Amino acid sequence: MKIICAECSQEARNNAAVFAPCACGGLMQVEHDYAGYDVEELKHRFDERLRDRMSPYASGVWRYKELIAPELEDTSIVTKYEGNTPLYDANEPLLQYAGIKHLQFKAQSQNPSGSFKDNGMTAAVSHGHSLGYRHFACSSTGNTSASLAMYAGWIGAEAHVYVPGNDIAMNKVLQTLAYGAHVYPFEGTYDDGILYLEREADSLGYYVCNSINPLRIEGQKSIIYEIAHQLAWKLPDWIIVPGGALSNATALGKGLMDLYSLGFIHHLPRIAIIQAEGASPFHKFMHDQGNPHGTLQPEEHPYTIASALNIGNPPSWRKAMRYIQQCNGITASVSDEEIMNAKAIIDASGIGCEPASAATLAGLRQLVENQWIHPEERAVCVLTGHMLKDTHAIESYHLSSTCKNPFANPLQPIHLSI
Ligand SMILES: Cc1ncc(COP(=O)(O)O)c(C=O)c1O
Ligand SMILES: N[C@@H](CCOP(=O)(O)O)C(=O)O
Repeated sequence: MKIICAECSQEARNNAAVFAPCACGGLMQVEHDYAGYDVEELKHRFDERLRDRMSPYASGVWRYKELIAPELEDTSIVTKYEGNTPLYDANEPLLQYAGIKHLQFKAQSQNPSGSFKDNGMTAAVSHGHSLGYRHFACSSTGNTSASLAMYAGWIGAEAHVYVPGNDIAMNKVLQTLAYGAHVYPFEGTYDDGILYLEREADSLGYYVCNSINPLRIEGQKSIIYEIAHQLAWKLPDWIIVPGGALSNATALGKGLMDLYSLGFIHHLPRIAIIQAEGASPFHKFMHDQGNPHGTLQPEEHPYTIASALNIGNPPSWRKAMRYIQQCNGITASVSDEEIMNAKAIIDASGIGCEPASAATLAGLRQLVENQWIHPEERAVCVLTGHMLKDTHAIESYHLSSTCKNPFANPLQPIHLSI
C-alpha cells in the first residue's frame, strides 16, 4: 500500500501522517498494487467467506480485505462485523413515489452504530491501532463521532470528538457520550472542526478518523463491493447517495473503479449525488461552474434539517468530482420539505432512515421527473443512517401543530371501554 497526494502524487513521508493534507493542499489517497490478482479466485474467496461467522472476514468490510488493506495484519483488525447490511426491494408506494420500476435500498442504517460510517471507521481505527495510537479524534455532526466512539470503546482507547454546538441531532451526541467519548462542543460547523484537527492533531497525538483520512475511504469502498456481490456482480444503472463531506461519492467512486479495472463488473453504473438545498456547494459547483479547472465556493452558513448534511466546505470535493466525471455521474439538490416527505414514505415502508438518507429518494424522484433517469432504469439508493438517529425530526414532522404530512398521527388519546 502506498499513500500519495491525490492532487500532486507526492508520496506521504510516513504512514502515520495520512490525514494531514499534502503541502500542495491536496488530500492523501491510498494506492494498491493489485497486479497478479485473479478475479475468479477472489470472487470464490469472497463467496466462501459468506459462511464465516467468527473471524474478521465475517465482516462485510474485511471480507474484501485484499481490495482494502491487503498488508494489514489480521490481529490489528478492529471489527464489530460491520457491513453485511440488507439490500431491500422497494415496495409499491416507494416505487410510485420514485416513479421508477426497479429500486432497491442498501440499508447502511443497519450497521452496528446505525450508520454507513462503520464501514470506513473499522478500516481507519484498525490502521491507527496497528500504528500504536491510543487517541482517536474527529469533527462530526454526530454519526462519525458515534461510530468512532463505538470502536474506541471496543478496544479501550480514547475518542476525542469535536461537535458543532448547534444544529445537530442530540440522539447522536448522546450515543457518542454513552460509548464513552470525550465530547467537545464548539461554536461553528463541521468545517471548522476539520480545519482545527488538520492543524492540531499531530501535536495532540490524535489519529484523525474523518474522511480526510484515506483509510476511511478504503473501508467505505466496501459498500459498493457488497452491493455488487449481493447482485451477483451486476450493478444497476444508478447508485444514489446523499452528499455532505462527499466521502461516499469518493469511496463508492473509487470502489467502482477497482471493480471495473479488475474485471468484477463490465459496465460502470452512474452515481447521483444528492445534496440538501441549504448545504449544496458541490451541486452548485458542478452545475453553475462545472468546469474541471474551477474551484468550489464553500457555503459559509450551511443549514438543512438533514443535519448530517450541514457541511459547507466538503474536504473531498476534488476527489469526488473526478469520480463523478469518470462514471458520468450527476448531482442534484432537494429542499428540506422534499427530504422529509421522502423520509415519511421510507419510514412507513418499514425500512426507515434519518433525514439525510432520504435525500436519495427525494433526489431520485426529482431526477425521474426531470427525465435524467428513465423509469425503466434500475437504481439503488444508499440509506446512510438509522431512523432513530434523529427522533427530533420525526417529532417535528409528525407531531407539530402545523404539520401538513399525510402520515401524521397527532397521538390523540382514545378511551378504552373495558
Ligand atoms: C447519515 C448521513 N448521510 C449522509 C452523510 C453525508 O455523506 P458524505 O459525507 O459521505 O457525503 C452523512 C455525513 O457525512 C451522514 O451522517
Ligand atoms: N455527517 C458527518 C460529517 C462528515 O464526516 P466525515 O467523517 O465523513 O468527514 C458526520 O457524521 O460527522
